Amino acid sequence: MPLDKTERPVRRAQARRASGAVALLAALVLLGGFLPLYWVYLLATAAISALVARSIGLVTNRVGIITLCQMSFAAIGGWVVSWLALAWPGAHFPVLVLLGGLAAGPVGLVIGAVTTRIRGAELAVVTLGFAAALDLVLRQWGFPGVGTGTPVLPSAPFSDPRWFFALAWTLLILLHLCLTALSRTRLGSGWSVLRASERSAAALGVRVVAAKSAAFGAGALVAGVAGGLLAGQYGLLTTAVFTPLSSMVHLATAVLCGASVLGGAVLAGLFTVLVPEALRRLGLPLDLGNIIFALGAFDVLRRGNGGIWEQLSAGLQDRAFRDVRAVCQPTARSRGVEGASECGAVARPPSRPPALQARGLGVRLGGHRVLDSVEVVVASGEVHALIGPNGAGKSTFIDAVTGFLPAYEGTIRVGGAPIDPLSASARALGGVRRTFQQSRVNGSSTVDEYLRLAAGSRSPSSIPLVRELFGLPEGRLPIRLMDAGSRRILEVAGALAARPRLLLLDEPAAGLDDAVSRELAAVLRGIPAEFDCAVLVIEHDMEFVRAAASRTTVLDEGRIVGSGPTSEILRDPRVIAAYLGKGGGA
Ligand SMILES: Nc1ncnc2c1ncn2[C@@H]1O[C@H](COP(=O)(O)OP(=O)(O)OP(=O)(O)O)[C@@H](O)[C@H]1O
Repeated sequence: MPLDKTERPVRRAQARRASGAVALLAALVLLGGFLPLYWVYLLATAAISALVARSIGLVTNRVGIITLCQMSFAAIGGWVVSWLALAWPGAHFPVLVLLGGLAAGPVGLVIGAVTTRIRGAELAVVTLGFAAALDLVLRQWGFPGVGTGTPVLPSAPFSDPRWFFALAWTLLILLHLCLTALSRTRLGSGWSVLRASERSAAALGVRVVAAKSAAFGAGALVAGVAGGLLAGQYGLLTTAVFTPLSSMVHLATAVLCGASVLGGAVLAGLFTVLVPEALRRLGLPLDLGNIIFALGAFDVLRRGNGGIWEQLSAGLQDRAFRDVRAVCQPTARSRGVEGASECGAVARPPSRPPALQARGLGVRLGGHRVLDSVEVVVASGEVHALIGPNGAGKSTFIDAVTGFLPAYEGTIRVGGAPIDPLSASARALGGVRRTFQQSRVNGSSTVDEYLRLAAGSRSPSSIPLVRELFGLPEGRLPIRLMDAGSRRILEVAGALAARPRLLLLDEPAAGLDDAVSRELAAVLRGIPAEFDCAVLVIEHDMEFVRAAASRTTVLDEGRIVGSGPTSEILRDPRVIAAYLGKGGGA
């Protein structure tokens, strides 16, 4: 199948990265052939620690979940390899190690699935609880072979330390490539958005439970492989290697080094091994290393801009884009959409059901009635504005329609079909897309990565269309280099790239200068004709509303006070009293 223009540079970058990883591996294997055996042993341990760091880099650095049980997954891998080595003498060691990883993966999946409603510090405590419980169980059971003094003996040639070294680094690089490939799938590309905001992820159609569970599962598999390698390296395992405390030390090192990327994971592996080695040679207490890692990780978390390697690559990226345009310049003329219709309505067959129909919508939040028997109808092919003073309930209305409220009264139909039982991500996948008042796009993604995730696999062809319409900057630009207004426009472009049936925009023009705001209004007015999609837009700027919307509904204190053609509504004395009279920003 021919690749579209946005895919080609991505494939080229992937190929470059994969060949870089293979070249690194070849260099390491050569190095292992020449180094003294003591250093070969240390560097094999560094590769195993790098695997643990990479697994934490996925769950914590990438998805934003603090995990304190990664060494417990390693313990599961180590236990399974020790048991299999006894039960299946002569089995190929790499096969045993992979089986150790495959045993740990499902445990991670289950932990991810049962903890999806728990967040932040509470989730970290749950993972610590799991680590403590497994530690107790392992102390009781012990590792297979320890009782009888039968060590795990890796099969030839991996019984040779140099071959073992090569195996450890090969597995690190192969698993890194697998994680990179996984992060490009629909499931994995949601990981970085989850870190920025679960609400944004759900609004893009990311299935939050599945994405979080998959991250835990993949991380556990990688840590399980590390545990299996430790079984081969030590021969007999003890619980002291896998304590909750050692999970915390690995977490600190992974966060400090920026282990969401291979370079950061390798750095973390090297730190874990070389810092204690240096302290030992200097005659200093080994615990000093852990204190340094913990303080460094604390500083990284406090500043929130990534670990050492992540900052390094972000700095290089920012320098490369120093002179590149980083703002969005929507222009309706680019596709002639400004002439779609003076009033924004597109002629439709009369039989077509409304794009949105909210009947008797009531919402109570914190004991306060925020929406009361609200009725809103948005015809198909229409741009409809929802206006009202601050606190009128406009954003709450969008939250209800897009499935972001735990409960509401009344019914909501989209294209004539009720959507009330559907979750936020199911509504997004069904064609109901939204943007937020405060943009929560992940700044480390590039413009193209965000558009591909937002568009989904069903409509990648719409990406060039929205790119042109909204005047988006160069696709490889990291989003953190864009200002708040441009990020909001990018969110609108992403939502539209999914070719929704209904698009709900929460103050898309906030903070834009007048000229950009006017162009954006003209672009919105043309969306129904261009994309066969109805739009509901919240806005406080009445010039924008006049230019973009054919019909307008006014909310005040959770009740509808008027609805009709925009020009009439903005002249209605009741509306002027309820909204414009209160200094609503006309
Ligand atoms: N989680 C919540 N708990 C309690 N009250 C809430 C909650 N969320 C919103 N509210 C209240 O609901 C009311 C409506 O809020 P909403 O954000 O929908 O208004 P809005 O019309 O969008 O305002 P603005 O134009 O300022 O964005 C406000 O009084 C707000 O304080």
